[in-house]
Amino acid sequence: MRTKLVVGNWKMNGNLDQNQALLNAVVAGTRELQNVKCAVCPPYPYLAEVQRTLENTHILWGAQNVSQFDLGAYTGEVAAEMLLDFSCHYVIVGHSERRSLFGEDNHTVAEKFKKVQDKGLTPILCVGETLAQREIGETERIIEEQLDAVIKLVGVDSLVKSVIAYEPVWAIGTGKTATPSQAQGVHLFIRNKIAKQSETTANGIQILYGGSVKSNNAGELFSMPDIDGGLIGGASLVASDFISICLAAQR
Ligand SMILES: O=C(CO)COP(=O)(O)O
Repeated sequence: MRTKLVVGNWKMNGNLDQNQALLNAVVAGTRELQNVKCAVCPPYPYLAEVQRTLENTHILWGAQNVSQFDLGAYTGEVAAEMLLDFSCHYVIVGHSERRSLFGEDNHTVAEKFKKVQDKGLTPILCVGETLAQREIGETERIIEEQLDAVIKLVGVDSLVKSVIAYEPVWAIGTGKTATPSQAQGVHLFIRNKIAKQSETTANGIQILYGGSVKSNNAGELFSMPDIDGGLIGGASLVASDFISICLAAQR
């Protein structure tokens, strides 16, 4: 049985005071959780605060992005090695906002994935199609290309030390959640695709769903056989919502 995982992607939100209140509430509200892992990914400047607050708790943390380069002359970038100083566990790579707004292509995302793994951190690889791509029946092809770029660089067996997040672009921040069966269909496609190369990896890998997950739809999504939890945007900024979503993963 795969453990469920719920990760909050705070995106570019928060400040020291708000973060502290949110983290304290989430720690208290999820204390009784069993067999569910929870994590938060704050913006870089708050990693020290998050580390200080969450060390010695049951909640893990990570970063939202990383450089594809090692330490050096790359103004504005953050290397995977630096994230080790903050005891990060996870690093999100290839979020659709990075792909569409910051020009990250499949190859760059694969390089980032590799850098994260090389430092012993766990990448959360985001994949997903746009509405236009879904409407012309390209969902599987797009996701296959996104996965293949990574598999080509690191090999299929390395995926077992990663998490995949299926985030249909049309569902992110729109309030339009994929139906549980739409999401399940794509999750199964991803798992079957990996299984063709490695059954063990396919059975072990956690595949999260992301895109307008809220407290009122999380339970149904997480009950699908190939949905192993969620990557939560907006609702991860509201303590009571994020706690409810984490609790929904337990059922
Ligand atoms: O992009 C997401 C998480 O990475 C999803 O965001 P929302 O939950 O706000 O739709």
